[in-house]
Amino acid sequence: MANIIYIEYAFTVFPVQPTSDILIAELGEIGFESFVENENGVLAYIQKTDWQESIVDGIAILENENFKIEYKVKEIEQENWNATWEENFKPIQVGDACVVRAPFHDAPKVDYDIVIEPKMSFGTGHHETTFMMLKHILENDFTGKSVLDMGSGTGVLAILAAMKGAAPVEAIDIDNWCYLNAKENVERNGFPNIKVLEGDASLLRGKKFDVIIANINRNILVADIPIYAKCLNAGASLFLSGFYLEDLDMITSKCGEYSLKFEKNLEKNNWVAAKYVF
Ligand SMILES: C[S@@+](CC[C@H](N)C(=O)[O-])C[C@H]1O[C@@H](n2cnc3c(N)ncnc32)[C@H](O)[C@@H]1O
Repeated sequence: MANIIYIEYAFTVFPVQPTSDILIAELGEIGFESFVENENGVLAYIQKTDWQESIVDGIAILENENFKIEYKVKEIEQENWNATWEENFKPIQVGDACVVRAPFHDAPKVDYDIVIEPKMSFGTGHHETTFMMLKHILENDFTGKSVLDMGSGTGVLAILAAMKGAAPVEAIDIDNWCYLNAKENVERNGFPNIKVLEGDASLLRGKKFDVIIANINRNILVADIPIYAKCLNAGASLFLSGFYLEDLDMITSKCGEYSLKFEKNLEKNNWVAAKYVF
């Protein structure tokens, strides 16, 4: 098989956050397929066949004077790209009980050892919101509960829920690449029964769950909270993340309109993961 050629953009950004997150979101929209965050900013990768020299022209954040961004571009072969991943993708420890790691890391002695193929943009536990959602799942009882992971990315949250005894578990993502990646990851972690679907909240009609987990973003959550509420059994929990602390009151009030009561929230670097009960 011919080696795939990638183009690497090494972005140095200031301030590192939220610049890196915004940049990753914008690059993801124009075809960049993987990202490595470091202390200077972001390494972003796109296949050469999907690339053209002007590809980042017109990206909004590059034109915004509030953010300082510089970058260097170089071409690399897939073999080196994998090496870059191995160097940069460190296992993530969540509390004492859970590690999210790549297949090339040694297996740790923990109750919940989650293996994710490190070629994705979101859902390795490195991002604050994933980390906090994993923490919520660790802190709550999932035994025998039916669970929906909405905006599942790599499927990492659905996998931890299943490891904690949840069943049946469903994972939905709107993005084809995430759908395929989550399907691989649920198999890899020994949970082929997790049902992975490609789509959005329109797939939820008539379904009921004991727990819904949704780490997406403020606007999609606000639009979809009414649909999630229709899908919750009495006494169910809803975990929401993907928004900043300043949006918590607005999200809580939207949930309140649908009889969802705020129970607690976790916070990290201004990101929030909140729990509501029905
Ligand atoms: C912030 S990532 C979270 C991934 C993973 N659940 C985690 O916690 O790391 C959000 C995911 O939601 C997906 N997404 C965006 N809009 C969506 C929608 N309307 N319905 C379902 N998934 C959506 C994106 O493709 C992305 O994979």
